[in-house]
Amino acid sequence: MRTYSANSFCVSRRAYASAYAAAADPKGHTDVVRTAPTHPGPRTPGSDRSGLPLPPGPPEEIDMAVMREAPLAFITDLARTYGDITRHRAGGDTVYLLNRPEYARHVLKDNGANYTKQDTPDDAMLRPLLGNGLLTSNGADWARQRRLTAPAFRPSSVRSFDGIVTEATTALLERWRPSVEAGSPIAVDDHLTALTLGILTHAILGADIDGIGEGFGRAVDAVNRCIGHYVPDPDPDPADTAQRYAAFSRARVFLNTVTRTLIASRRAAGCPVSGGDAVGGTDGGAGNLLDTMMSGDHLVSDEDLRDQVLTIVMAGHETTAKSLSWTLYLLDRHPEEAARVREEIDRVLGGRPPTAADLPDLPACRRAVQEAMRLYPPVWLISRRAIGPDVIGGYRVEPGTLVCVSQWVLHRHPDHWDAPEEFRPDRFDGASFPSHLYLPFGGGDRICVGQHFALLEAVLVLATLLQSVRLEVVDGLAVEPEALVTLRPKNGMTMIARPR
Ligand code: HEM
Repeated sequence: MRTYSANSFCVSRRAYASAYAAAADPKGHTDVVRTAPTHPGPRTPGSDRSGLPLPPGPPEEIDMAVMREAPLAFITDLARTYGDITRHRAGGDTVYLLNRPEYARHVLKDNGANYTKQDTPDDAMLRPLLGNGLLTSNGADWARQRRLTAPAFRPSSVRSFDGIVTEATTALLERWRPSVEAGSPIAVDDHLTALTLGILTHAILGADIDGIGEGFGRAVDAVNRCIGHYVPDPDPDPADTAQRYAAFSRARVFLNTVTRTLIASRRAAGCPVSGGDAVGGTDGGAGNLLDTMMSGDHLVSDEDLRDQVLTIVMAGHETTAKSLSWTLYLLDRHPEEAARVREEIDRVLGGRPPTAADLPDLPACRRAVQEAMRLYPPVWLISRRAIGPDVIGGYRVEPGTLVCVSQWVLHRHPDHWDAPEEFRPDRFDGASFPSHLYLPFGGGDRICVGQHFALLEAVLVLATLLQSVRLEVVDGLAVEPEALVTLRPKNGMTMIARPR
């Protein structure tokens, strides 16, 4: 099996043009952003009859293997060299990278109808595992699923998760106790991934998966190791590829089984199976999400439910765990910010567990998480395919073009941020940013449905942990980001937890 890069940037394997030709605007055009090119560069050969140029970019086909070695450096260099809209060829695809907030907004929001997730590399990567859930579906199918799920993720709904979050974090601290006493290292990144997985499944499904949480975490890891690994052609190490794929296949079976079991247990617990009032008939509480989906008229098959549940679980736990790992890392590297966070936690909570009601009083915690997601966005790249022709920044976009927006690039763009490489949580102190500049949760209609859940969870976990321990990165650990499905610490995040 050929595996693909875990992001939308690098590859495509489908012939898309004919598939989209039918969907293109019959008038042959769509809404456009009619602005002058900001970085026109030399006119690219290939300007068409309309006279509009193609964006600048490297003329040669990009070697996928080389790009995969350092994707973050590659996209950063592209932006630096060619400007705010760039074009290159890779893996048989034409790829645009948009590095201005207005362009991101155009594709994700204003002209979002002209851009689809279908046939993006993310689609090819995620669909075999997640089927046709909220993350992977498109058009009317997506809109129906979004209507169904959104109420359970409103800010007012997710507040009820607070007890689950703090109890699970307190239990984790308890498990850490021997390591804390011995001063021995803890694989914090792995533990946080298991923690957020347990919290999410418990909150969404009302199921306690403590017994299988570890296996679930390992399965997710196996999935990431396979789909996050680019295999050049010819494959230099077929045995390694075969092993990754076998692990992926086993993981997929495991994840499917667990998800089906959880659904079956909800059915057995008396959840209605059809005919209910899908959304309005519940109190909108997030704990009722699976019940809500199971009681709808339109999403009753086990396959549909499996897709949705697995989508939410997969989309929601690793991302949140990475945001926490990076926050803890940055706080360790910035003792003065860590001291502010600790002072706030002690003052506001006085030793008791935090609740959702405390969140407005924990701004330093929240800003630390927000700034960590700026510097290390767990989702570092978003991609779409152009359905019909378009114009962005004065440049022509042809149907089928793979259009990418990278949070990594936008969040560190020197034109838009003071000292972009520095950790300064105070940036989020009441400041407002240009629309679609700060995109940890994406933008437009397809903005992360779980964003309120994620922020609530991240702040409550952070406050609960730092109330009890100080976390220090072990000496000598090379901390560097690795851009796979999520932006993860390449060598893990091994830390020593010191008692406070
Ligand atoms: C820090 C944590 C999180 C980050 C950084 C994050 C980031 C994102 C981003 C960038 C997107 C948009 C992708 C695109 O436009 O292609 C997205 C979509 C999504 N996220 Fe999250 N997410 C997080 C947590 C969660 C949680 C906790 C859940 C569920 C409980 C969740 C569920 C989803 C789903 C279902 C979608 C697809 C939404 C749609 O297409 O309508 N995410 N997320």
